[in-house]
Amino acid sequence: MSAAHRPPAPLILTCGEPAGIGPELAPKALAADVPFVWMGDPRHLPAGTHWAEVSTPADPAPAGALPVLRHDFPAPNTPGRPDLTNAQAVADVIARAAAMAMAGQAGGICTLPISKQALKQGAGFAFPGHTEYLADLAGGVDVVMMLASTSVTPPCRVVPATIHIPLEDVPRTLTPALLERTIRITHAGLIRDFGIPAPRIAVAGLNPHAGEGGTMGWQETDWIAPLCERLREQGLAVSGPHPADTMFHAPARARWDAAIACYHDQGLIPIKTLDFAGGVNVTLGLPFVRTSPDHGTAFDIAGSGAADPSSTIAALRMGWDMARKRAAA
Ligand SMILES: NC(=O)c1ccc[n+]([C@@H]2O[C@H](COP(=O)([O-])OP(=O)(O)OC[C@H]3O[C@@H](n4cnc5c(N)ncnc54)[C@H](O)[C@@H]3O)[C@@H](O)[C@H]2O)c1
Ligand SMILES: N[C@H](C(=O)O)[C@H](O)COP(=O)(O)O
Repeated sequence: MSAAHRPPAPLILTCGEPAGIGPELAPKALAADVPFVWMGDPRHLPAGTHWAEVSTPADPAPAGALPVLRHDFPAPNTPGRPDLTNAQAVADVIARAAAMAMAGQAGGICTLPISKQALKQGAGFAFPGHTEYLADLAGGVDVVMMLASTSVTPPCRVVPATIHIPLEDVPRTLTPALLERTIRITHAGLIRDFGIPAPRIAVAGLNPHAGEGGTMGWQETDWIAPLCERLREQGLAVSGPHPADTMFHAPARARWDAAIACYHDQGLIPIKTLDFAGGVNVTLGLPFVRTSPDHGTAFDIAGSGAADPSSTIAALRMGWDMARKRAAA
């Protein structure tokens, strides 16, 4: 079988914060019915979990068992109460999985939620989250964070140009270079990983009513609209800047394949409102596939068994689909 048609190696599902809902999502994720192994400390799995240790993602595991790539942690987990002595191991699991994906030992990674606060306090984690950490692990590549729906029509795929920064920093961080880079990485990702040959990209204005012709903010008239026009002249199907509050209802969504938001909540509120259970976080621009559920550690319900696995299942299925596309390319 030629390399072009060899299926990718299974995905690695990283354990995330052991005190969050990750450990109870891991066995539930088997319902995704795609090849993956869970990387973490089996002591953190719910009692009664049917698991089997494997040495590599490609190793077979007994039917119905959660394949475990073991990674020992210093401390057991108490649902809802992160133990900061485990923080470094949380980060190490992500790095180990990324290295295996870059080496071709895994078809990609799907990351269960981390607590950014616990990582920062417990391990001096220097990154806002997985997105920036994985970009650094991949050699400092430019990436974007996309939240993509899987169960609404028309789909909702949103990429915020600025991510985990205080709102007051958004206007000075949102530069023409950053917005153009975000648009181009998104455009390439829609082609490569979503199989959309001619992506349509809608850009949200920063200000209410997209600046109302310059009477409610200057960025749109000063540089966002000229940037969109220049990219259109270069052949990219880029529209906007649009008033953000009328971009996300169904008829509006039908006019684009991805929406570029100016800041985190401008984009994540609509997608998580429309499809919280089916939303998937995708990092575009990495040399390997990375998806993640669209939620966090849910400390308020951790350990209760109430965690909905739908987003993790959607993330694993999307990651596997992307891995197969890349293997066949
Ligand atoms: N990709 C990630 O690793 C990621 C994503 C978002 C937030 N976080 C982190 O998670 C922590 C908590 O963040 P938050 O409270 O803002 O968001 P959250 O998503 O953890 O929780 C928000 C609300 O949604 C509920 N919820 C979340 N996932 C659920 C699920 N699968 N099933 C049922 N209910 C669910 C929670 O119970 C809570 O009421 C923070 O440290 C944050 O940084 C991590
Ligand atoms: N901003 C995302 C969300 O709210 O779902 C999430 O925090 C992304 O974090 P990572 O970079 O750790 O995937």
